[in-house]
Amino acid sequence: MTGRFVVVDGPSGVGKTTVIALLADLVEAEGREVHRTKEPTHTRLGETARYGTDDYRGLTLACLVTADRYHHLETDVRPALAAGKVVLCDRYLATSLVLQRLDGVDGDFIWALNRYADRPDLTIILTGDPTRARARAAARGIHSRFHRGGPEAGRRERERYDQVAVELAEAGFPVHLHEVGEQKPAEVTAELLLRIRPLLAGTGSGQTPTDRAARISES
Ligand SMILES: Nc1ncnc2c1ncn2[C@@H]1O[C@H](COP(=O)(O)OP(=O)(O)OP(=O)(O)O)[C@@H](O)[C@H]1O
Ligand SMILES: Cc1cn([C@H]2C[C@H](O)[C@@H](COP(=O)(O)O)O2)c(=O)[nH]c1=O
Repeated sequence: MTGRFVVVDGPSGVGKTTVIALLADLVEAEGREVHRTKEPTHTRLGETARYGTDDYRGLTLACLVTADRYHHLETDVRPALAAGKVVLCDRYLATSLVLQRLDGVDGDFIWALNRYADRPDLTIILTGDPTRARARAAARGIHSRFHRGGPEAGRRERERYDQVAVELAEAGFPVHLHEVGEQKPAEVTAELLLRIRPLLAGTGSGQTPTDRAARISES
């Protein structure tokens, strides 16, 4: 059985890491082996990107996070998919399309850099109240220039993710946009499982970049 590549993306503090941990348990309970991972990775290259946003900006940071992405795909994601695992990845291309643009990099360049990056079977974009998300990210600790700024920065970030959901769907990526609202993590996860289940059963298509219709769903 081939693996499935599922990405959870969205603004800082919206709950990506929390939801991935819960989803991993639910997917394993469905009988599939799960591989949890995140970008930037925990390699030297990834940590340079994660903790280096005050030193590296614009084109340089765009190249750093994409180099980390290719290394991640080659050494971690593709082997896990080849072993039949369900890969749950915290942040991926949507983050680049939002944050690198906020950093002044144009979209065409970001797409060109990511030309050889794999298309996930499903990109889930979590959105939620920006004030709450920013407050949670601040409470957990700020390690990136992109986490700074109050509700206004959070609103801009959220708007960009909403736009990127459409952009990815137009590029043929299967995208699911989920508004967290007042939901508890377990409620979010239960709804997301309904979107992932068809992929697990093999009734959803695996990753084939050319044969997918563009689509976006919401809950
Ligand atoms: N739906 C929710 N309701 C209330 N609190 C939540 C919810 N989801 C996550 N949290 C809490 O918010 C904080 C941030 O969550 P989490 O680390 O999962 O966010 P994240 O999107 O992965 O953030 P980042 O991208 O900045 O790493 C955590 O303390 C988590 O317990
Ligand atoms: C994947 C990706 C990441 N970044 C930057 C933005 C932040 O500094 C970190 C992510 O922080 P987290 O809260 O620890 O998840 O990485 C980026 O600029 N572009 C990307 O594509």
